Amino acid sequence: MTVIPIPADSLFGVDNLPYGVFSTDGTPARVGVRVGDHVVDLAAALDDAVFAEPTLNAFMAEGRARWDAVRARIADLVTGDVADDAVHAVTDVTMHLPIAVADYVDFYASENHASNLGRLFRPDAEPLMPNWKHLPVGYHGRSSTVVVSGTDIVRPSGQRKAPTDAEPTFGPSLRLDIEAEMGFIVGAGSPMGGSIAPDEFADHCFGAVILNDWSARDIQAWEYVPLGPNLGKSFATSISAWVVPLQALEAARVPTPAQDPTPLPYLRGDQDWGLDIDLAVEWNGDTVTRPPYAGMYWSPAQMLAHTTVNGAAASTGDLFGSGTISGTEKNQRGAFIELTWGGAEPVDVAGEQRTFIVDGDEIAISATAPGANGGRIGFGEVRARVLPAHTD
Ligand SMILES: O=C(O)/C=C/C(=O)CC(=O)CC(=O)O
Ligand SMILES: [Ca+2]
Ligand SMILES: [Mg+2]
Repeated sequence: MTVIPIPADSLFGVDNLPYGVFSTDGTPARVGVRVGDHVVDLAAALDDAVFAEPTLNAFMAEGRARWDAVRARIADLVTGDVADDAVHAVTDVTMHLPIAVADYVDFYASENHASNLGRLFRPDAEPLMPNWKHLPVGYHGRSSTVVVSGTDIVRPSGQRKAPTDAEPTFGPSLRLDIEAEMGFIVGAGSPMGGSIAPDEFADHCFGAVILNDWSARDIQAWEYVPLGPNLGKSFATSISAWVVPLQALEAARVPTPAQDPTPLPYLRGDQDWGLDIDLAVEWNGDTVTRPPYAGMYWSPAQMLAHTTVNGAAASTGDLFGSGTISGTEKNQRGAFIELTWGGAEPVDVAGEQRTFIVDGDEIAISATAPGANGGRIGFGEVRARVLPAHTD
């Protein structure tokens, strides 16, 4: 038997207990929970087949009462003796995509980001579109190209046409960018014809991850009118390996900014809280920006309510992105197109001047939040290296 050491300043104390899917050499992928610098094999420790699954979906589908019961049981378990063969050093495991992603929707919930992108993409129009303060604007993304942290990203090729070009050309994106976001995962769904009111959010949302919505700005700028982003973002979306349960984020709840005009009733509820999550973006090891989630205009509960108000089903494994997180300050902008103002203001990255991403660059987004025990809890990171475009 083993007592798992939990350093006092660990971001993975008993107030966190994030779930992930891991394997060790030659063994099947299964569900684990992170405690300090260790991973506890839940299939072995709890002797429950739902954790022998290669994704969290079966467990997530069981619903809030089971999530609460299992979390309480894990907290008991890991503060006592755990069977040796159920405990692995985090450095000895391979992490896998934690969920089978059902639908993926990405929102646009940061007023700072939406205003900045409006200025950059539509310099002759008002920065915010007239609908922006009335509904959480979003677009449907591509669930089959959601990948876990550590997966290399191949630079996409596509059509692009600068305003000064006479005709579009085809080739590798010249303006490859990131978007630092949080992703929220639906555990218990709702049927077609139903809807999820803001106050029902916690019965449906299982937890949160860090999300990088890779964006090819040149492909996007040419294709997106009037239907929104398609190939400029569908080539890859990265998420972190650890899913922080919604219960662990209770200490991080903060009011959302005042919403003016008052949203329609279906977007109002007592659970319209935001979350005090601090992100940090490393570019080749240099921290270049620190986006604060706390200032996001639209709450996660409002985004899920909006997604389902028309009777669209919600499914176990649905992923919805918050949208790029940008604060009011330049060093809080969550995308490089904003940080470098469309490439006009390069930033120093490990001694080199950068605007957009160069092949071989490595991007890592990390995040922490206040935990229930007075310290902080961590989401880990979403990290990836960018490889050159395919040439064939
Ligand atoms: O304003 C635009 O035309 C484009 C905005 C984005 O590319 C951002 C997007 O994907 C939504 C977000 O992350 O906030
Ligand atoms: Ca996005
Ligand atoms: Mg802690």
